[in-house]
Amino acid sequence: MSEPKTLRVMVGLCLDDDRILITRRPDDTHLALKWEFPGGKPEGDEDNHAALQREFLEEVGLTIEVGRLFHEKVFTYPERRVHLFFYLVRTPIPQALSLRQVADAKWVPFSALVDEDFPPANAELLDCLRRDQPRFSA
Ligand SMILES: Nc1nc2c([nH]c(=O)n2[C@@H]2O[C@H](COP(=O)(O)OP(=O)(O)OP(=O)(O)O)[C@@H](O)[C@H]2O)c(=O)[nH]1
Repeated sequence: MSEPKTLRVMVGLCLDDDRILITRRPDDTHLALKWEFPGGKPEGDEDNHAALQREFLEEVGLTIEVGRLFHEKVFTYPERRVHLFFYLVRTPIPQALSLRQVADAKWVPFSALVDEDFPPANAELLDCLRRDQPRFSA
């Protein structure tokens, strides 16, 4: 059997002091209703940063600044394989959330991330976030 194609997915860890933004997947998709971090696949010839900036605008209505790559993970689900690129991001000025394409969104303290139901591909990242609460840096 041929190997599944690997989807490149840009994910933003949007930091606000000791809080981080999480979104909930719609109920009609892969991994329905799991909590995750905003992001998605690049379109056309978009680079990683442009894809992340577009996804944040589309999903939560935020204009973001993209910082350093914090973590990478390749993970194989039964139906697809993903290469996740987790970037640190922040909003340069305070902005209200405006939700589209997501079931819900909320800012949670780092200490409360353990209470949420994330996809299995995020487990290693969550360990890293617990060990080393990052601060935004470009
Ligand atoms: N944005 C985001 N995606 C994640 C995370 N963790 C994780 O496994 N993923 C996976 O990465 C993929 C992101 O794809 P996507 O959001 O662009 O696409 P989708 O599944 O909603 O729709 P699609 O059917 O068009 O692929 C999904 O398979 C999603 O489950 C995460 O923290 N954030």
